[in-house]
Amino acid sequence: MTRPLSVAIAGLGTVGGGVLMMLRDNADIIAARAGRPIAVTAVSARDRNKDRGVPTAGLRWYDDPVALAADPAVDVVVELIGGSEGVALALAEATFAAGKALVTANKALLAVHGAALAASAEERGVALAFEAAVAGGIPVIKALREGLAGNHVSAVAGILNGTCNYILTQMRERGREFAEVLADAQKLGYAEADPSFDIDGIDAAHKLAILAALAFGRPVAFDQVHVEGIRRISAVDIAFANELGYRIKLLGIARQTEAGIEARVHPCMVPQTVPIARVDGVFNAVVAEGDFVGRVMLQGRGAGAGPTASAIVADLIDIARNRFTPVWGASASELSTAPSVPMSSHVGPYYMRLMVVDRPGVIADVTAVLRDLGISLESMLQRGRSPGEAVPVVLVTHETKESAMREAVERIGRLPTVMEEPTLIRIETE
Ligand SMILES: NC(=O)c1ccc[n+]([C@@H]2O[C@H](COP(=O)([O-])OP(=O)(O)OC[C@H]3O[C@@H](n4cnc5c(N)ncnc54)[C@H](O)[C@@H]3O)[C@@H](O)[C@H]2O)c1
Ligand SMILES: N[C@@H](CCO)C(=O)O
Ligand code: NA
Repeated sequence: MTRPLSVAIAGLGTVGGGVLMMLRDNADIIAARAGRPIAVTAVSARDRNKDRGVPTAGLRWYDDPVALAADPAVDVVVELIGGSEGVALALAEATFAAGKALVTANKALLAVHGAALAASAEERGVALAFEAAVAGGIPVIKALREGLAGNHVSAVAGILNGTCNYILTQMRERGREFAEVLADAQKLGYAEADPSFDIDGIDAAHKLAILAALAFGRPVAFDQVHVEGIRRISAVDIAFANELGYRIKLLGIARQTEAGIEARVHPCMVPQTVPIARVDGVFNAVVAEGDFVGRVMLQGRGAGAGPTASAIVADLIDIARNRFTPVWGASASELSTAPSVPMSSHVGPYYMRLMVVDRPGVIADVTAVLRDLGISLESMLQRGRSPGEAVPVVLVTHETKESAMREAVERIGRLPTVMEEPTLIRIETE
């Protein structure tokens, strides 16, 4: 057998520990599939003495993770520290400068610096592999980039954040409010170190930016993704969604339209009957639409030590076999330059929930705003009766342009009988 692939791991937390364990427990099958053993030889983390359930004695220890790149006995660096800046970025740059391959689970790094890092990897002819960065253990990078390579992909969408999906599922199943469920998700260890990355949609947007780049063959463009999180979803919206035949999901959606590429992360109402509506709890799912293949859906675990290690190890096996595709599927000169479409030109049906004072004439004021803006109503719901107090009223529109809907929210929010800023949830019918 050829000489082992020598791997350095930077970061021995949840994912790093999982990778060590998988490489140890499944060493035989991994060596067979890689054509040679894969051996971790050097590591770096903050706490040298922490018990990780896997021995690290005998591995070269570096206090400075960036120094791993220069270790002459290391072939591949695995970055499992996290963060788009600082040490993770410095390590990625040092790894390419040393002419070595990089494997990372760091979606923030790729979303923000992916275009430059990919160019740098390509220039040196080394791999930049990141299956773990999107939807953890689900092999979605490989599926989109290699499995669907012959298709024109028109859309890719998914449940890309397990924490949000867990929170929304718990809110629906238990009728609980957002803040209580978030505390549980943090205890379970699914939430990112900064929970706002999860609940404000940023983590999902990082992942969507990567998926959109792969689906449409263009450099990653995180700053073009429209992002909204789930903080404003309340138990009352979940109950109304149920009544209307929908589930509320935080989706990342990227679509090729005539005007360019639309990329957005926000809470959506999806019909209860579509498969993605039934992906619950911490599970992730990705749906892609190709011109020859039709619709493909992948579902599985997007986080956790085991699933994430599974993706990292698959990347290491590809590198051991010397199998690699250009980062965004085609070399830099072949990438698409399709423009991004701003969110203001999005068109679709909307759900708007108002808290209004329960007295005659209030709805007439609201519908006057909609009339003035040319917004057509499909239905309206009001539940409960408490004269003089705030009650929820839900309006569902026909296809409407986002810019008109935003204006409606502004104007309706200013009506003296409307007690709080209206909640807007886009309805996805496909
Ligand atoms: N946890 C998951 O389920 C999951 C899933 C997919 C992707 N990811 C990504 O994987 C990466 C790692 O996540 P994690 O959950 O394992 O994080 P973690 O916090 O559990 O581990 C981070 C590790 O990095 C080390 N570290 C931090 N700063 C360092 C420094 N300056 N020098 C050396 N070591 C340093 C810490 O000591 C720790 O060992 C992140 O990019 C994350 O977004 C995680
Ligand atoms: N915090 C992420 C997991 C890592 O990608 C999630 O909740 O899905
Ligand atoms: Na993946």
